[in-house]
Amino acid sequence: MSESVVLDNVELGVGAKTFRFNCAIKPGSITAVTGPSGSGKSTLLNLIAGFETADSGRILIGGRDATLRHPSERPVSLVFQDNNLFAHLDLFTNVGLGIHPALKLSGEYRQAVSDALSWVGLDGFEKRLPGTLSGGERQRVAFARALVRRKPVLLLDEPFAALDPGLRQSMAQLLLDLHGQTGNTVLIVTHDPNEVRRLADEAIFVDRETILLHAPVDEFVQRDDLPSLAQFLEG
Ligand SMILES: Nc1ncnc2c1ncn2[C@@H]1O[C@H](COP(=O)(O)OP(=O)(O)OP(=O)(O)O)[C@@H](O)[C@H]1O
Repeated sequence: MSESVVLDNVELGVGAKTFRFNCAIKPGSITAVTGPSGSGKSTLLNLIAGFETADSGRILIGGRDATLRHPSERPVSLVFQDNNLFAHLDLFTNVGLGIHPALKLSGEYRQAVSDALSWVGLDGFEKRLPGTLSGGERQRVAFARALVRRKPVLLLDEPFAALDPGLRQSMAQLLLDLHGQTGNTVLIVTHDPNEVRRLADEAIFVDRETILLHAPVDEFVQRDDLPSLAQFLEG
């Protein structure tokens, strides 16, 4: 279940800024998206997910033109920085919404929801409300909701930023295990050079509204000709 993602001369103007993106993400790869704050990393993911619409250029997912498709029609799941759970709904329902917005959940889907909660270490949390969880636990629920969707492309926008280092590592391992099973195409925004090294096959460096470098991780971490990248790699 993996698909390529291609941004072909994509341009998007917001306020005084114009984002320009060209890239081809390999099907089944994990690509880290890094770069300074405000450079355009979330915007890149939002364009792929369809929460921003390009002014020009094309977005191809699995070879099909998705440029004008509604987010719900794209084979993509996005986990945001702030996890966007519905405060008045219990965790079972929050995760189930990833599968079926109308909540007509079959036995098989119910099992999938419980399995996803268990995957992220929240067994038996089905009836809890988001307000009763820690920030890190809420982020794990958001991750579970993305898992049950089983979409070929998984977009993660700093999914582990709020977690302590130990939990961060175990969630990163969880992502690798999941990827080993599904082989889906993953883009993950991270500010952590170690996470890039540990998780990714390839890495993208976004700087000032465009992609400055897209390279295999081995090459990426050795480049010393781009001052803003060198600064990032030094941590
Ligand atoms: N809809 C919008 N209207 C106005 N400005 C926007 C909009 N979307 C993004 N921007 C601006 O574009 C820039 C890039 O935003 P983006 O969220 O993509 O950055 P980022 O690289 O993800 O940053 P961070 O690491 O801080 O999350 C920021 O300066 C942001 O304020």
